[in-house]
Amino acid sequence: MMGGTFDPIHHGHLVAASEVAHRFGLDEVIFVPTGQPWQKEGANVSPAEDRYLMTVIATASNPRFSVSRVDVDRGKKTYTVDTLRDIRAQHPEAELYFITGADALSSILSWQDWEELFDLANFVGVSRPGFELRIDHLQNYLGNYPPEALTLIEIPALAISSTECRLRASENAPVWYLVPDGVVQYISKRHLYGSRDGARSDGSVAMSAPVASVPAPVEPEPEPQRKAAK
Ligand SMILES: Nc1ncnc2c1ncn2[C@@H]1O[C@H](COP(=O)(O)OP(=O)(O)OP(=O)(O)O)[C@@H](O)[C@H]1O
Ligand SMILES: O=C(O)c1ccc[n+]([C@@H]2O[C@H](COP(=O)([O-])O)[C@@H](O)[C@H]2O)c1
Repeated sequence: MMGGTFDPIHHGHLVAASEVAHRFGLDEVIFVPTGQPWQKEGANVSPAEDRYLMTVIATASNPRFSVSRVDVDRGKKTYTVDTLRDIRAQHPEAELYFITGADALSSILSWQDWEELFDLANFVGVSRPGFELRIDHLQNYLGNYPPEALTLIEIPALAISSTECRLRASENAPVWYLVPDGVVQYISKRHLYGSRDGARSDGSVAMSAPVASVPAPVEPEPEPQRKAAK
């Protein structure tokens, strides 16, 4: 499974999930959008339903990808320890892997009840441009676990972040090819991140485009009467 705020989901997330599924021979990757990401409090996170729907849209075409509502529906701060318990209850026979990017992995010691996490799932840390994929901070602790408790892998590097996508949308810069096409259209339709209606994702001009801002034709100044040449 792969947890994230997915505000919005982008191709960096999808490549990470696809690559881990391939390398570990996983049957399914469950994307789990956060309900209330407590470490992003005050960061003006979009409504959980919008993030959930964007995740559904982005993953719909892949038969091995699915989306879980466990964190969205819990209605409390999202702790991965709860996510793992809920997914375990739904899939008692499955061997669970939790996918994290290098940045998320580096802050794992700040997560709620982090000591329990490695009993509930194997963790896969994936490379991410701009972040070091290191586990020095976990090394002592992981000595008690089998090697598969945490694996680090290099994946194709995509320097994309949700923060950058939100910024671009707010400036009406294109997010095409950074996020799946359906997510571009959803952002535009719901006016997420302050994106304007005038610059629609499908390239058409909205009827509500500010027609009044089209400059009125300027009347040409009357030519001054020329004096007849003597
Ligand atoms: N480009 C990427 N490559 C690899 N892993 C990524 C990438 N982007 C995000 N991840 C990982 O995906 C998970 C969910 O990330 P999240 O939804 O917070 O996206 P984000 O791009 O980091 O968002 P933000 O910029 O808002 O912090 C995290 O484990 C994160 O490390
Ligand atoms: O369990 C925690 O306390 C905890 C704290 C911060 C982040 N996480 C999880 O890490 C994943 C990535 O989170 P984020 O905030 O970077 O989108 C997501 O599944 C979060 O629920 C978990």
